[in-house]
Amino acid sequence: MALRNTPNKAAAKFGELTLNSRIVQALVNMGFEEPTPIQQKTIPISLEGKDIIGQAQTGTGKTAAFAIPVLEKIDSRRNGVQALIITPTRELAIQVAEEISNIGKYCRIRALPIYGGQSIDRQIKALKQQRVQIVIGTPGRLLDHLRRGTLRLEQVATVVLDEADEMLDMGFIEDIEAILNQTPTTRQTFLFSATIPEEILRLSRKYLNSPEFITVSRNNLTVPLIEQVYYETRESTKLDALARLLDALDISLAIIFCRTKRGVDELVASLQVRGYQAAGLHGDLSQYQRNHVMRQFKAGQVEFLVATDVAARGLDIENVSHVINFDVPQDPEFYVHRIGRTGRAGKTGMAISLVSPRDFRQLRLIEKITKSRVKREHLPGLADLTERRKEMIKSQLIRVIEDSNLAYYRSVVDPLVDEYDPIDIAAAALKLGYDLETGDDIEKTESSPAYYDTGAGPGMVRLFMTLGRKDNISPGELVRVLSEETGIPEHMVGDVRIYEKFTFTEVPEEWANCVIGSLNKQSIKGRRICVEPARGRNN
Ligand SMILES: Nc1ncnc2c1ncn2[C@@H]1O[C@H](COP(=O)(O)OP(=O)(O)OP(=O)(O)O)[C@@H](O)[C@H]1O
Ligand SMILES: [Mg+2]
Repeated sequence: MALRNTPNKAAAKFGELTLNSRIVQALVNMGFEEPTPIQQKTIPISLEGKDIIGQAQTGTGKTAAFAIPVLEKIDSRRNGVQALIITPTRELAIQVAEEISNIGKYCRIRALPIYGGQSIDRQIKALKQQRVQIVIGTPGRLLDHLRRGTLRLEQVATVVLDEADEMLDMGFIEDIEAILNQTPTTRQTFLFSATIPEEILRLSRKYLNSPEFITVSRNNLTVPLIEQVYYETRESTKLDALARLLDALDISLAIIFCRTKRGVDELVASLQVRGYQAAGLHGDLSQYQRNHVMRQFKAGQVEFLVATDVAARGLDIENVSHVINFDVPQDPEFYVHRIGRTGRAGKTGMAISLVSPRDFRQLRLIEKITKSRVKREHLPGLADLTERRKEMIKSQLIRVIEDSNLAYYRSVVDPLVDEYDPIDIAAAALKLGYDLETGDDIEKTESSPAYYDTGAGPGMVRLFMTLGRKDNISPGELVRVLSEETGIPEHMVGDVRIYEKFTFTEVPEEWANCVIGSLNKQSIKGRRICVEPARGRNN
């Protein structure tokens, strides 16, 4: 790779690092104006050919810090795998491969992610046919290819362990050693992570050749842009506490972490029943489901990603405004990585932990290790939720006043002004609008669906259905869809009330039995139906 110049002023700082102009151009396209501190510190040293252990806070650009030197070293005219990047999870392998491809857009290189769960035959074909120069993979699948002889590493000049501490932790270390043993000893090796505890640091030196340890944030493991708070709850009321927070906070996208896969499944079901757009991510799902969920979450079609620690490391998803620890993590390092899914690349974010009495010791340990303070907050009460609802209506109103052509509606209210107070007129219009939308009187409606008055009589079972934000299905149509899909006669389906994000109706128990279970897992015309025995105020 030749051509070292700086195409324009914005790129000057990356240009000062004497990079290939094709790489600089790609960085400019990506909106990277100047290197972040970890990039600034590590890139020049890595270009000298040195091994590096790099530690910097979450969301501060470690990927590009290794991707740029990796790309600099690739000879695009030569076939064969020249660089190997190992990541702990499949989602991260895909993401790193994307970032490499973006930065290497003009370099005529081929990067391929290979990970478990995807057809191995397809990967074998791709490795054979596509003269792949950079492989990004998870340990298990990499080993699989090595054993089959479908991946050869003798030409590898650079190896990266992203999330180095995780990769060198007990679960992965044997696999990593087996993979490294098949690479030339002359290789250049990079280890990156936001957390590199002492013992991992000592251990890691075994795999590197006189490495430079470069650290940007040893003392403060968490990013100051992330506000860290906790709420006290009991195990038994955690779910209601969470629902209350989801209603009260201004969330764009949130990742909610649970300790176990089962916990994830249960929480997803409970949230969906309450009308939230939630989906789960954990290791027992098929790769197709995992990819599908990630796509939906990134596109904002799912607001809440409920996940195990499989989503804790490295994932970079725009607009994640909140990270919520539904279960406090066992390990302080995992806390750091989990909350680091928000507050990335200079944006602010909020990290929330739901803490039950038995979690307090763990919380204190987290504060000690991360050297940060997690502030106690009180759960919002009904008054707070009502207040928030008012704020939302106000901002919607302001938008309409500023953006819309109101001539027609003005002509409706104009004649009323002589006789009625304009504030009363406006309030009546609001009441009319909101009652139509929610099918209820807003003043009587509590914000958490968990407390809705179900009205379900004895022997009846409620049926919940979550709705997309812009789903304008009418009650009549909903009954028709339900009846068509489930075989329950239309006249057996009770009244339908449509709320902001969800709707419910009720059906006689004997009919519900034919849908319980099947519908929980199935979507009806793109909508998800959940069935739950009535449990509202009347029961
Ligand atoms: N120089 C830069 N200028 C602007 N944005 C950048 C720059 N470098 C990286 N970014 C962006 O910052 C975000 C975070 O980067 P990245 O995922 O590499 O963080 P990380 O340090 O690896 O975090 P983690 O520890 O969570 O893995 C990404 O969206 C990336 O595109
Ligand atoms: Mg990373």
